[in-house]
Amino acid sequence: MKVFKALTIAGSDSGGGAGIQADLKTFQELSVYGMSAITAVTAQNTLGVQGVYPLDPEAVAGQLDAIGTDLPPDAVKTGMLFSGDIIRIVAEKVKQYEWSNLVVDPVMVAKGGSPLLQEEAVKSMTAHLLPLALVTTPNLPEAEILTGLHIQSLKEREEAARILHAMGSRYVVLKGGHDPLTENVVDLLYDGHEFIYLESTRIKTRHTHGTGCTYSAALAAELAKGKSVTTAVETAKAFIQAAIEDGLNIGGGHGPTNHFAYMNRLRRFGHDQNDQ
Ligand SMILES: Nc1ncnc2c1ncn2[C@@H]1O[C@H](COP(=O)(O)OP(=O)(O)O)[C@@H](O)[C@H]1O
Ligand SMILES: Cc1ncc(COP(=O)(O)OP(=O)(O)O)c(N)n1
Repeated sequence: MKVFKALTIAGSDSGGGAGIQADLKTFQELSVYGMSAITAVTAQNTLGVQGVYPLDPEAVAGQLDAIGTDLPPDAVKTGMLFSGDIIRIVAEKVKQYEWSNLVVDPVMVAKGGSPLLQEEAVKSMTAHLLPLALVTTPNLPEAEILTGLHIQSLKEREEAARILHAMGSRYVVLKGGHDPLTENVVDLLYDGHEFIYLESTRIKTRHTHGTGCTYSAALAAELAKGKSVTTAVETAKAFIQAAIEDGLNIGGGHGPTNHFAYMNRLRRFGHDQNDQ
């Protein structure tokens, strides 16, 4: 049996809802062997981020070499990268090891407002990493910063997706979770030719910690299994929808999404089918 492997290059969330921890849980749920290269350690829980401790770029390079020389991943995703120096090292290693199934989640700010990327690193992201991406998955505020557009209408979302595609990402998923005005959540997938809208019911909950990380990890896991980008995006959307619907009311603040939910439902559905 082939073992599909995915690598996350991201920050650690001590609370377990976002970052490396969310990614590895998602990989595991989707039957993909998970590997990690940690860029920064955060002291974080459902109430917010209490501390950020970046790693030396050399430590990131060392982890990527350890993986690149022995455990070639079938897909790679990036999350919190923190600095321009780390971004440049990651881009260098992605090229050196020819990792082509790259999902770039351009993480910038945690939901509570804590910065997870230095302001001056945005330029490195567009110059060095986006051109290597198979898919990039910005939320609306991230897309505004990357493109310089003020995004309100669907037309402006399409324009932002066009710009991000022109920056080098072969596919763009513009996530719509941050649009408070729409009743449904609308994500936009662009492949350079057509726009595909993925719409789902907006779940009214405050337990959404780690939605973006979980979504991009599910996407990377499906790509690792050889799925097309469109199919992987559809599965990632179903995965995050279930994870938010069954969000975990733990801690005193924004609880994490439920990484068990999607597979639990599939297992339950399979079980019911067999019983009939
Ligand atoms: N309240 C919600 N109900 C349903 N889906 C949501 C909700 N919030 C976010 N999502 C979905 O979760 C994913 C992450 O979205 P978003 O919140 O925009 O990104 P991020 O977590 O990076 O800020 C997207 O697929 C989005 O559609
Ligand atoms: C270590 C770490 N990485 C990324 C994030 C941001 O994750 P996201 O999925 O966007 O979730 P929220 O911050 O919106 O809860 C993070 N918080 N920590």
